[in-house]
Amino acid sequence: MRTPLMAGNWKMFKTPAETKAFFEKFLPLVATSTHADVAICPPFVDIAAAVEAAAGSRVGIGGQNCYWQNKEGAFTAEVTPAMLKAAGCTYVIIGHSERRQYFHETDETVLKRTKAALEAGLIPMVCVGELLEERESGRTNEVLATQFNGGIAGLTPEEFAKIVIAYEPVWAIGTGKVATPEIAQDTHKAIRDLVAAKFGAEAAAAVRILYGGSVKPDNVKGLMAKPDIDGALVGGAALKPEDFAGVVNF
Ligand SMILES: O=C[C@H](O)COP(=O)(O)O
Repeated sequence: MRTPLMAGNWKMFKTPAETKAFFEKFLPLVATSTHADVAICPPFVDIAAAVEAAAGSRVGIGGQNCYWQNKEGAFTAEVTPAMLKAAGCTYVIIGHSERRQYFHETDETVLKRTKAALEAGLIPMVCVGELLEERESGRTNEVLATQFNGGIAGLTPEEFAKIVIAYEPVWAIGTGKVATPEIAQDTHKAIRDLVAAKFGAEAAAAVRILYGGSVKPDNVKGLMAKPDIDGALVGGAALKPEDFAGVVNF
């Protein structure tokens, strides 16, 4: 039985003061529902405020990226997974499509970051997903296989057992165009099949695969009703306490 995970990705939004204000409203709204794990991934500068505000609650904090080694060094603006861990993080998002699209991250660097995050004891949420033109030309499964085989497939079975996969169709991110539960289910199943082929049936049955892309309180139930959807990676709706609580308490 896979415990759902509802993770909020704040992207480049909120200050430390706004982070504190968010948690003051959000925590009471999710205090009684325990059917899902909950995570918030704020910008790096808000992590300390988020960790402090979430202390003693069921909400884990995560980074939105990390560097691919834990050894400190002269890499301006980078943050090691070990630093995130020391700051109180439990999770880290890796390979988000915005990182791939605007900051040239590749499947190869996604793999390196994932390994470093695991080494530091973080739970990586590794993102995959196709562009609109790739879906429209019928290449979704091929693109996902390439991302999977070039990235996640390079983990050892022991490493793989500790990650979460996030499927985010790029055309559904921030557009209001959520994938239908049927489209999301088909694709999640295809990803689970890739996992089974590489790591075996047991690993495929155990791994959590989150859906991301315009998830809101009013569409989360339909998505979560599908057998291969194990939670959500939420952008816009995670910025408002009431909306994210609506997703968490689906
Ligand atoms: O990481 C989250 C996703 O990019 C989804 O963003 P969104 O919920 O604003 O579409």
